[in-house]
Parts: sequence; structure tokens; C-alpha cells
Amino acid sequence: MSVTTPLIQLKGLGKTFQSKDSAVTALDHIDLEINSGEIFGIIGMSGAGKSTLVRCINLLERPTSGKVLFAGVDLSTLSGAALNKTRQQMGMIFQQFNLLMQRTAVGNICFPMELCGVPKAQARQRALELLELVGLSDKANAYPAQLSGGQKQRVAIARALATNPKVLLCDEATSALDPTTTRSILALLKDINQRLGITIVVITHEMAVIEEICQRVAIIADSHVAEVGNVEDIFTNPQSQAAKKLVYPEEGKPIDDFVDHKHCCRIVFDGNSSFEPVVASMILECREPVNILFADTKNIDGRAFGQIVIQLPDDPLAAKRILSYLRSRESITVEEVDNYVV
Ligand SMILES: Nc1ncnc2c1ncn2[C@@H]1O[C@H](COP(=O)(O)OP(=O)(O)OP(=O)(O)O)[C@@H](O)[C@H]1O
Repeated sequence: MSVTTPLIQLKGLGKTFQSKDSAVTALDHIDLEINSGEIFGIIGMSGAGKSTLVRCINLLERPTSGKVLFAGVDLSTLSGAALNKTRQQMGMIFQQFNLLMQRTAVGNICFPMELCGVPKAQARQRALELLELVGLSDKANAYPAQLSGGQKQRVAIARALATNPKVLLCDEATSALDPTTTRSILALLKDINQRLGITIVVITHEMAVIEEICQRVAIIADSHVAEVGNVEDIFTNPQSQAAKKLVYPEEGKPIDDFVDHKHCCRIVFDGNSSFEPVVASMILECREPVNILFADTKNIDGRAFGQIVIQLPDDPLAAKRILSYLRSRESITVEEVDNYVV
């Protein structure tokens, strides 16, 4: 494979589930390229086709049309043994962890190595190293029932890494976890990507997950790729209706004006509008908390006068989103303020 060949190429990929009396098209003409070493997100609403897409990448689902190329090789041309060998280069983790309940953590991690014929002692040694990598050295002999959700996912990640994969496919890997555990698992995935250079594909319905770790993202809607690009570009300037719906869940309005991140922002009500709960709507729609540093507003004869100064989040993407949202409101004036002193 040349340096420029993407690790995964989906070309005109289609998948239709056929039952006796109906057919469901889960994927329709998907073209996507995922580069070696990147963390690539695939996001979409429920039923958009995300899980089917990731399962087509390792041929757990056979596409009904199109091709999946892995490291330049068309997977449909591979025989059983060769396909299995290629699949070993694709680790996968799931929302429900899928651990073997009657095996310990170390036993679960050894399992894929046993299937590949790795000698027992060697497999155990590697499993212990992987447990250390995922921060669970002290849980080698614990059974899944004795582990928390986050610990189970760490074991699942170690198991997925056991065969030295080139890519880790993560299907809603944090959807069953609380926000703090989610962040720690995402940090671990980022660390694995950076330390081991493993390509990571993240399937999720949560924008926050994409923002946290992905460099590029594809938005899947109604079995199609609605939009693909850099996370920052898409999240600050969504083009497709599907992207707008994800970035501005309540709005879906075009946002065409972007500004640099500044710490504070002044919202001025100059009597041109009736009073509206701008900050509350902004928090609900942008789903970002902000600090209100100062507020002096008056409702005079049903018209709003005064100003509110808010502190923008540290995350530049979140700050941009809030500013874009505020600027889309015609009834107020928005000004960025540096070094606001209360
Ligand atoms: N084995 C199957 N047989 C029939 N239809 C299926 C099968 N698997 C998925 N589908 C259908 O394909 C479509 C896409 O499903 P898929 O699970 O890929 O979506 P998703 O985006 O992952 O959704 P979610 O986030 O809810 O898991 C849905 O309409 C679903 O009902």
C-alpha cells in the first residue's frame, strides 16, 4: 500500500436486508475513505445505517453492492482463510462489551489469540501487557460480573488489540456509560491512537463523542453520506440538513458568519425586540453551559433593553457554536468582549 492509499475505502457500498415480504435499504451508494492513523467518526440518527456500515467494513455484513477495500485489497475477493486473516487486523468493540462471562479479564483477552494459535504462555503474557495498557493490571483475574461498565469496556478494548489490528472499529462504545466514564474511555482510545498509531473508527449518535476525539466525520442520514469533512468545519459550518439537525438540534438554520474564539460575549437588547429568554434558549439548543457574568435587562412595554455578558466555554468549537447561534438571532446585537471585568 502506498503512503497515500486510504486504509479503508468504501466504493458505492449498498446493503439491503431482504425478508419474505419486504426489503430494507440500510445503506445506499456509500463512498468513503478512512486514512491510516486517523480517528474517523460516523454519526447519524437512530436507524440511519451506522451499525450496518461498520459491520460491512469487516464483512460481518455482506454488502449487496459496491466494494470494501482494506489496505487496497477488495475484501470480496478473499477466501475464508485470507478473509479471517484480514479480519484479525480489524478489532471491534461494542456498546454491550460482548465479553465471555465465564472467563476472567485475562481469559477474555487471550481468547482471540487462542483462535489464532498463539501459544498459551505467550498469549497470557501479551494479555497482561494489554491489561496494563488499558489501566486494569489489578483486574486480571476478575470476571466481567465483578467489573464496572467502564472496566468491561477496557477489557473489550484490550481484547480487540490482542491481534495487533490496524484499525479499531468502535460501535457506540460509550453509549452505555456515564459521562465521566465516557470521557475516560475516549481518552484511552485517543491514547491508543497516538501511542500505537492504530486507526480508529467511531460510530456514535452523540455529537460530543465526535467533538472529543475525531479529526474527520461522516454524517449518515437515510442510508446515505450526507456530509463528510473535518470535524471543526462541519460543526461550525454545517451544510447539509442532516448536519444542521445534529449541530443545532432544535434549529437547522444556516449559520454563515463565524468569529474567532474570545472569552466573553456581550448580548445587547436595544429595544428592537420583545423580550425573549435568549440565554436559556441558547443553552437548550447549543447544549453548552455558560457563566453569566453580568446581566441588566429591563422589559419595558414588552420591549427588551439592557445587556447580558456571558463567559464562553473554553472549548473553541463550543464557543463558536454559541456565537454562531447568537448571531443568528435577529433581535439582539452580539459583541465579543476581551478581558471583561465584573
Ligand atoms: N438484520 C437486519 N434485518 C433487517 N433490517 C435491518 C437489519 N439490520 C438493520 N436493519 C435496518 O437497517 C436500517 C439501519 O439500521 P442500523 O442498525 O444500521 O442503524 P443505526 O444507524 O446503527 O441505528 P441505531 O443508532 O439505532 O443503532 C434500519 O432501518 C434497520 O431496521
